[in-house]
Amino acid sequence: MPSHVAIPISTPTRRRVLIDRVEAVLCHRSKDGEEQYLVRWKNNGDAEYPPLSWHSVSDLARCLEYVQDYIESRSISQSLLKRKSPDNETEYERRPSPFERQQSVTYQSTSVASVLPSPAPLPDIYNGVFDSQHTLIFARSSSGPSIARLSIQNVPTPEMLQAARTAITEKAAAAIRQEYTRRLKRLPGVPITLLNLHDASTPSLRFRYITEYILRDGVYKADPETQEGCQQCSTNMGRSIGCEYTKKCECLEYAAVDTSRLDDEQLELYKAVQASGGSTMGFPKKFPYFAEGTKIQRAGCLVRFYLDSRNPIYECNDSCMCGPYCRNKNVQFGRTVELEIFRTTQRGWGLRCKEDLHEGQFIDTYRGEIITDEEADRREAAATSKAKGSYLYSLDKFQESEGLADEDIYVVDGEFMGGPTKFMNHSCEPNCRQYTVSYNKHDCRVYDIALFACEFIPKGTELTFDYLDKEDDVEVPSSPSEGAILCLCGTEKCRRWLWT
Ligand SMILES: C[S@@+](CC[C@H](N)C(=O)[O-])C[C@H]1O[C@@H](n2cnc3c(N)ncnc32)[C@H](O)[C@@H]1O
Repeated sequence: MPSHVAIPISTPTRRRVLIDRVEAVLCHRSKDGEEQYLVRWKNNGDAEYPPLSWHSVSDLARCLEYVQDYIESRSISQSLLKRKSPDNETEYERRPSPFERQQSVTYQSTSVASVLPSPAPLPDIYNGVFDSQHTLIFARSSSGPSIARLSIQNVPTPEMLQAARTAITEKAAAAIRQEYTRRLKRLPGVPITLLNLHDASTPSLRFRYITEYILRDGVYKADPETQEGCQQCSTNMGRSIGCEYTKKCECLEYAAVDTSRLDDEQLELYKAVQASGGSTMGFPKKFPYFAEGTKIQRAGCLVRFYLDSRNPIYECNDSCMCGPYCRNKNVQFGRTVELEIFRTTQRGWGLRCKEDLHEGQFIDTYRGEIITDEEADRREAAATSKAKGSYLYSLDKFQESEGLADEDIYVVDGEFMGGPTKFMNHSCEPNCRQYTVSYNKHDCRVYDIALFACEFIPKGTELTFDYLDKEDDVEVPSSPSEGAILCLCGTEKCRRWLWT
C-alpha cells in the first residue's frame, strides 16, 4: 500500500470526490490561502480510525451538501456558544447541534497529537484508505509518514477548532449558492430564482425539487380505471371552451351545489337529497375558473364561489370528452408564474412572485412525499422542533364525508422534496389560500393542494397563507405548548403562535 495520498491531478476537475463516499465534513481551515474542508470518509472497517483528509472547495463540488451541513451546524454551534456565560462549560461540553448528533462524534477535551503539515500539493490524509472510482479521487493510503493518526473521538482536534474559528467559508458559500442556482435553472417550466440580500446562506441543497407527488410505503392512489371523465361534454359546445353546462358535466357530480340558483321547491328537494346522501347530479353547480372571453385578466382565475369557500374543486381529466382546452382544467397544467425564493429579515426563506397576481390566480401546488398517518407521526416524533409540523399537510378534506378513520388519512411531507411553495411562510392575514383540487372524484385520499392568490398581489410582495386555515373558525388557544413557534407575521390580527 503506498504511503501517500494518490489523487489523479492530470486535470483539476478529476479531483472531485463522489458524494456517496463522504460521511461528513468535520472542520475547515485556511491553508496557503486556500479554503479547505476536512472530510470523514465512509469506511468499511475501522470505526475509530476512519479515513480523514482535507480538500479544497473544488474537490468537493459534487458533495457540497456535506459542506453546507457543516457550515450550518457551525453557525448553530456558534450561536449556542454566544448564549452561554463565559466561565461555564468548555467548548467541548456544548450542546451538540442536530447535525453533530447525527454524526455521533463524541467531542473530548483530551489533547491529541499535533497536526503536521503534508507536502503540497497533496492533501493531508490521516487514517488510511478511502476508495476510488476510476477517474475520480483515488487515495489508497495509510497515514503518510509525517501525519499523525487520529481517533475520530478527537476530531476535530482543539488545534483544528482553533484554526476554524478564524478561517472563512466564503468560497464554499459561493459554490453552494452557485450550485443551488444551477439546479433551479435546470428545473422544467417557468423559472424560479433565488435572492439573498441578507447573508451568505443558501436553502438546503438536500431539498429535491419534484413536480409530482412521491408515494411512499403504504400509500395507494386509486386505480386510473376508476377515473371517470365527463362524457356528455365536448370541445366545442358553443364557445370552444370545453365544458359549458354544469348540469351536464359529470366531473361536477360531487361539486358544491350553487344554491343561489335554486327556487324554493328545488331547495327543498336539494335538502332531501343531501339528507339521504343521494346524488346531486342535475343540480346547478359552478365551474371553478373564469373562462376565456370573460375579463381577460381573469381567464383561469378562481371564481368567487370557490375563492370564498372551502369547497373542493373537481377538474376535468384525461378521460373527459371536453378536450385539452377545457375551462375546467387549470391546476393540472402546473405553475405559469415566475417565482422567487428570497431571504426574509426574520422568517428564514420566503416566496414571492415576479409578476402581479390577480385575485383567484393559481400559483402552484404543494408537493412532497405522500406518507401514511403512522409515518407522519413517526417523523414528527423524531423531529427536533415543532417546525416539522409546518411541512406536513393532512389530506383529510374528505375524511368526514367519506367516513375515513384517522389512520387512513395520508399526509404530504414537503420538507425534503417538493416545490417552491415549501418556502411560503404563514400569515394570520394572508394573501393566498390553499384549495383542494381533485381529478378523480372517486379518490378521496389523494388529491392536490393548490395555492391561489386570494386578492390582487403586486409583484415582489411576499406570498403567505394561513397554516391553520380551517373550515370553521377554530378557537386558537392563547397559551402555547412547549416548543410552539412565535408568529412573526406582523399583521394586526396576528394570533401570536404558528400553532400551539
Ligand atoms: C414551510 S416553512 C416556510 C419556509 C421557511 N421560512 C424556510 O426558511 O424554509 C415553515 C417554517 O418557516 C417559519 N415561519 C413561517 N411562517 C412564519 C411566521 N409567520 N412567523 C415565524 N416563523 C415562520 C417557521 O420556522 C416554520 O416552521
